[in-house]
Amino acid sequence: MILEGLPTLTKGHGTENDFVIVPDPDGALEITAAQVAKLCDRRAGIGADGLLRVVRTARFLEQEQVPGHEDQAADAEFFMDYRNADGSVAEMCGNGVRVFALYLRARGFVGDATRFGVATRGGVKYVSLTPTGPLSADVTVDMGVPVFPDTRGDVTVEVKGTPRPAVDVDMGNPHAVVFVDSTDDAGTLYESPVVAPRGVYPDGVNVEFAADVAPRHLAMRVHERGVGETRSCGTGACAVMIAAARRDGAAPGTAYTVDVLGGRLHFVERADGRLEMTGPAELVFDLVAPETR
Ligand SMILES: N[C@@H](CCC[C@H](N)C(=O)O)C(=O)O
Repeated sequence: MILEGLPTLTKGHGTENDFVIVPDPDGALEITAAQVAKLCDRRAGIGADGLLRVVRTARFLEQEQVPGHEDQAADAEFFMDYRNADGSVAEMCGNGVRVFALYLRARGFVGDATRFGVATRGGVKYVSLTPTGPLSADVTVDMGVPVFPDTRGDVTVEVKGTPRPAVDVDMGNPHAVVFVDSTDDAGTLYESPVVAPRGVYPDGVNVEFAADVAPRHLAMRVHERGVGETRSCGTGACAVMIAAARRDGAAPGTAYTVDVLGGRLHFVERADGRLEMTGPAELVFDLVAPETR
């Protein structure tokens, strides 16, 4: 049984990017990639785009190295151990951080704090929560400074069979953003989009198809590494926003809105180059293992 040996799990989502949340403050669980894939399976499991394990940062860092981010325990008591639905590990998850923060607050892990740090493989992310209900909140996250790596040369993504130039953005995890006339141009997204040159992202990439809706307002669809098409991707929406802001020559402080299939996210690039993302988070149900007797 997939829940055997696991604590009470919770299902949550942020703009319909959905997660299974596993509380493991003392780092006692070893959750394999196969278990993650089973839990996230929408027919044979609970169903989710990813899994968020809640573990004390100090404990996590005893168990796993996070190069470049070894000193997070002082700024964030809890670490978001994020896994994609196929069991693979990713550096960051923007929607996941909002849901994780809400979970910490709703389950008493951070007392009544509304501003705190969350440790991730992509560094500490600072969050600010505004409750909108007992199990929901709007959450603003300091997503850090987006990076345009400039090391991959000219990247293209195929749109309706034709390679189109893409913008390479690193939000802790990799993104290729391609501008299209309509998000319908992305097609069915049953398969991974064709990205070139072949092998340019040796660890895979998230691909965003972004279309203008109005000035400083875009819509996007995304094919996520390790998942497939999802209804939202927070880091992907950050990548779309910053690619559009650079294209538009927007001054810092300019607000952007990005519509995803599952809702709406809001962005501002601060004067220091850090990106703030605001969006909803909601916890929807708990799961306990059924009695076997
Ligand atoms: N949905 C997430 C991104 C999750 C990780 C991604 N699939 C990857 O492998 O990099 C988000 O909201 O940012």
